[in-house]
Amino acid sequence: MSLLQDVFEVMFGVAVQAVRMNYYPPCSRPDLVMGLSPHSDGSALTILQQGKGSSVGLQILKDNAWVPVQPIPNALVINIGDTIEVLTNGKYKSVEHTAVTHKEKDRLSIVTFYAPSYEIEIGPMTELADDENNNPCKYRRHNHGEYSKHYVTNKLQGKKTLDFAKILITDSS
Ligand SMILES: O=C(O)CCC(=O)C(=O)O
Ligand SMILES: [Fe+2]
Repeated sequence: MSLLQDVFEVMFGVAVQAVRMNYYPPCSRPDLVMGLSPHSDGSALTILQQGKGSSVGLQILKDNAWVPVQPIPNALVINIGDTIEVLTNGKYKSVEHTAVTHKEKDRLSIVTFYAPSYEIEIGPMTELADDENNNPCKYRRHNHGEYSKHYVTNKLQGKKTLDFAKILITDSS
């Protein structure tokens, strides 16, 4: 698939938008109780709003370390999801994140997932997957609806669900 403009028209001309609200009550043993298991989102973009006065709960994985995302009043957090990782052949990576609980404070997050419609066939854009420039295609073309089904029927486990679309690259040398 080529031409950035066309790709975005095809991918998101008709899109699916879903909203999830997460409520994390105070928890006396945050060291033992996970808020939400580590995962990347199966969407293209995720827009996350944290309730006023919420505790710090969202953490993202950066350089193998969990980094807390401080809630900023009236600010939205925008995360890249698996669709963008596949489209860009891994140039933009979906962010692995988790939510932790807090001893005294509760927390509310309102999350909007923006994704292609389920009929869409998705794979890396040709400009970004090109064997000649030593940039092999890392993801197979697949149906987004099938990926979504795979995503919701498997447990959240880091970025494991993306293995569904990954092409195993073996070193033939
Ligand atoms: O509550 C949060 O900050 C994270 C929520 C989240 O990652 C999700 O709903 O996918
Ligand atoms: Fe998430």
